[in-house]
Amino acid sequence: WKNPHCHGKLPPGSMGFPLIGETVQFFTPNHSLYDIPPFIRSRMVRYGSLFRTSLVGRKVVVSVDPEINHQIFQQEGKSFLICYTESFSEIIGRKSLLVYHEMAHKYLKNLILHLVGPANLKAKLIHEMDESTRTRLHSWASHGNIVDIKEATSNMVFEYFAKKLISYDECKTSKKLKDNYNAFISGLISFPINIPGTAYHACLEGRKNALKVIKDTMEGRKNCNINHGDFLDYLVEEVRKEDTILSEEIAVNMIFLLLFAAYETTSTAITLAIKFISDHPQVLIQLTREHEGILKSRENKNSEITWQEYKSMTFTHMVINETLRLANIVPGIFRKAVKDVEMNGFTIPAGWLVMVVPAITHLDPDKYDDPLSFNPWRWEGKELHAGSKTFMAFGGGVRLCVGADFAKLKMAIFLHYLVLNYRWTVTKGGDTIRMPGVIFPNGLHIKISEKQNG
Ligand code: HEM
Repeated sequence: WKNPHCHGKLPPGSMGFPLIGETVQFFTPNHSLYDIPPFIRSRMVRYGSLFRTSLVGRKVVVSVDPEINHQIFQQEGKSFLICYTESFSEIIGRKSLLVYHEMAHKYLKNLILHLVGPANLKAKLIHEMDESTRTRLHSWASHGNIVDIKEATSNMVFEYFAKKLISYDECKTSKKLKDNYNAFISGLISFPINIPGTAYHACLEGRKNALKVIKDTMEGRKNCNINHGDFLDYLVEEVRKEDTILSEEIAVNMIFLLLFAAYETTSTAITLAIKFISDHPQVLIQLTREHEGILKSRENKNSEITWQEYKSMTFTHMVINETLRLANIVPGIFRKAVKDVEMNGFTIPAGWLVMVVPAITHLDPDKYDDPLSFNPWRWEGKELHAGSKTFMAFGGGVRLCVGADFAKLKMAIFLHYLVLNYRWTVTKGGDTIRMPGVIFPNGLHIKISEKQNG
């Protein structure tokens, strides 16, 4: 156990206890949002930028070297694959986008871009997001004024996106899709022990129930000629074509994956942006100035945000990038080595997992001056719209997040109306725990009211 078989030289490190490995240490909650997880930091100091460990029953090499991370992303489909473990395939689905590579992956990703790519964002979603964001903010400010923004934004993104995907309306059904997703997410990184009572079992049950809702909706659509205008309609049409690899099963799994990938990430990002802005009044002043400037240039003050206006929100984009840099919402990006791979004089054996840790790069003082401070101005004049060796919030290479533009547009629209029309103060919560994903144990409660002359 301690010295696993390898044809070359394994990276240094400890495999921990048999089976359990170092899982307990890895999941030990960390109360500092900003710092590098102690599990990683202590091993970096001891072993260097590439070390071995064992997590949830899997042999893992952790990489905290930006050059190696870049190579790992670039070798997707050649030396490394995103589909990493049997239990993960079971969780995420054997027909998920994540298990497809090369041409099939490209084709499926293009289908998703039909919904969340720049063309549809510009033509359609920007208008819908504008309206739904205004309505939400207005209702929060008029219903007793105190809102747990983590829960509220989570519901906001979930409900909006579930509607876009399958015209699902949580209020009109007893199926409780969101509860099933929450169970699914909670057990996503857990020991693969499938017996009632375990997080893994709850995760699989959540997935099964959520898939059933999506499948039933698809069944109902197949013989129906009504146009719902959602993504499912588009996929049903695509499945009917003769020259497609898209089956009903792949389509159902795609919808399942999209909702999962979109709502916790985006709502956590919005919540953290509000937390950071609340803690940094100078940022709020400059943000407000930017959005007041946009409003001043509008002929009709009540008209919605245009694509040009969105593109002109430079400081807002800086705030978004800075939030995502510090938030490290996806704490680890996993790949599986499909063959023995040589890296920095070490061998990563075939079958092992590699974990890329974006936080190391995002909090590296050589890459970001005074890295633990929230400073949107550091992005001045820098590239704001792509993944790079030093900015991996949305991953990198061919697996770069397909929803990045959607998430950023949603955040920008939200910040626009929030700073222009509302005042808020944090009344409770805001503390965070990394498990290693970010959790708000007490939410983030704000007292929100409409500006009098807003
Ligand atoms: C702030 C919000 C978000 C963050 C931080 C985020 C982060 C990421 C990261 C780091 C990856 C790469 C994972 C890997 O390489 O293993 C990824 C992939 C992905 N994301 Fe996002 N994401 C966000 C929002 C969204 C949204 C809104 C959607 C859907 C509309 C989405 C859909 C996806 C999908 C489908 C993939 C897999 C892409 C592929 O395999 O080619 N994400 N995301």
